[in-house]
Order: sequence, then structure tokens, then C-alpha cells
Amino acid sequence: MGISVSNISKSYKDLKALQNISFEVKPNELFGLIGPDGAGKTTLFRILTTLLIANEGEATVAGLDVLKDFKEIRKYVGYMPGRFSLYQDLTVEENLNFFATIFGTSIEENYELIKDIYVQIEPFKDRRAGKLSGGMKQKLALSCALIHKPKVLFLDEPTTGVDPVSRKEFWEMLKRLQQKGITILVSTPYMDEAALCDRIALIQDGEILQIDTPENIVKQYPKTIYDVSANNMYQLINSLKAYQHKHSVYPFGEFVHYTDTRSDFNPKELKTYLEAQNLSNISIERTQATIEDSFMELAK
Ligand SMILES: Nc1ncnc2c1ncn2[C@@H]1O[C@H](COP(=O)(O)OP(=O)(O)OP(=O)(O)O)[C@@H](O)[C@H]1O
Repeated sequence: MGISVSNISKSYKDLKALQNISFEVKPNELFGLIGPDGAGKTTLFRILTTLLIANEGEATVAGLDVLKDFKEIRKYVGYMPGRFSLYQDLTVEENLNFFATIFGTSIEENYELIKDIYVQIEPFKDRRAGKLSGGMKQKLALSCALIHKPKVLFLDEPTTGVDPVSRKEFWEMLKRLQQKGITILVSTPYMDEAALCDRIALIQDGEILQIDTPENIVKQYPKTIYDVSANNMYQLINSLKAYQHKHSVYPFGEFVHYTDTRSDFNPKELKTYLEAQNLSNISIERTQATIEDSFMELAK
């Protein structure tokens, strides 16, 4: 009951939104599509949930073909789109009832699966969806996507615009759903969420850059990374970018992440160069690669 994607391509006129995408999601896996805005994540979700037809390639969800079996698939698939999945003028309860009704079921019949999530918004069941907070909207949208007991769940950027506490809670809910036997494909632009998936695909400009477990992706990072800081961040970035031996330079939180082209790189030499550029309070420390660093390297 997994997902299989084989050589899928999709263009909007001249724009290639997806180029020859292939990957497999194993039954009961929590698989992440990680990439920036415009990478093609929503296009892929719409193809896999039978709402859009690819130009080329084939895909199956829960063993069913997205083209030939499009009606059948809809029974097995839950889809939480990034935007506009709720009726803003309907209350919490009315939204859930609506989704239950179109799938020929009722809230009572499938309450067990959504219970954990729904109890948190049940006190607000008479509130219109448009008046809920971001975190509550997300819980309602997830409840609506689950109300017909899908076997495969598609979540398109479910945590975008949600506060950090609700984001963490949301990922805990996903783990519990996975334990109940649901296969999950989730997309996110947040690199820190990648570590919470069993496997991830890094995607950019409609192409997959790498597929592996988050641990393996980080392990394969080919360079030594340095956290560099100084008194003037803007000038520091410009100076590092102008350094003849730089391999990569980009801001990373309060630091700049720097890698060098040479295998015998000596940080002291870089410090001397930066001092000559009138920078002060310079610190250069080795650090560990993250998924974001892997992404930056692959996307170069
Ligand atoms: N209906 C459409 N017509 C024309 N271009 C489109 C259409 N839908 C998407 N695109 C373009 O296709 C590319 C991929 O878009 P898509 O929405 O799939 O990416 P995404 O990774 O989900 O990003 P986002 O989070 O911004 O939605 C983008 O360049 C987008 O502008």
C-alpha cells in the first residue's frame, strides 16, 4: 500500500514543473519531499491524488494506477492540500461532517482514527473555520483528510505558517498515524523537519537531487564545514565570496557556513585574509553538516 512514481514529467506551457521524477514510498513509510517554493511539490501531489494528469510517466498509489483507477484511488487516499482545504464559513463540526458525508461515512463511524487530533479542537466545534488559529486549522484539515480512513495520506506543506510548538505536535501526530498503518507522503520547505522522516527526496526546479534516509544524506556530505562569524555579517559574506579558495558561502543562522576547495585548508590563513579585509571578532569553528547544507551543496 505504498506509492510508486516512474518517470513523471509535467509542464505548464514552457515551464517544466516536474522532470522525469521517479521514487518509491514503501508501505507504512513516512516519506518527505523537501524543497523550496516552486520546486514542484504541489504539482506532484496533485498528480498522485488524481487531480492533475502528468504529460509523461506512470504512478501508482496503494497499488492503483493514478490514471486508470482514478475513481477507486480516491477512497484510499487522504489529501491535505497546502491551502484552501477548509470551508471558512462552515464551523469546525460542519467541515468535518461535510468531508465525512462526501465519502459516505460519518464522524462517529471513524472517530477512533481522528480522536487524538479532533479532541484538541472539539471545544471549538461551533466556531467557523475562518476564525481558527493556524495550528487549529491544521488539525481540522488533518481530521478532514482522515475521516474516511485512508491508507495513504498526502500532506502538502502542512506546517507552513504554523508556530513551532504546533509544528512539533503535528509531527508527533504523524508518527502516531504511521503506527496505525498509514503510509504518509509529506512535503515541507523546513529542512529541520526532514530529520523526522524515514526517508526524504530533496527536490528543486522539478528534479530530484537525492533520495535517502536523512542520516545517510548528511553522512554523504563531501566537505568540512566551518561556522564563521565576525563583527559585520554583510561584509563577512562578501569577503568570503571573494576569497579565491572558497567552495561555498551562505548565511546559516547567526553564522556563515564556509567550505574550502583545498583538502589541506588552514583556518588561520582565512582569518589572516579576513583581518586584512578590516573584519574583527573573527571566529572560525568546524561544524557538522545538516540536511540544509546537503541541499545547498546538491543545488549548487
Ligand atoms: N497552473 C499552473 N500554471 C502555470 N504554472 C504553474 C501552475 N501551477 C504551478 N506552476 C508553476 O510550476 C512550478 C512548480 O509549482 P508547484 O506549486 O508544484 O511547486 P511547489 O514546490 O509546491 O511550490 P509552492 O510551495 O510555491 O506551491 C512553479 O514554477 C509554479 O509557478
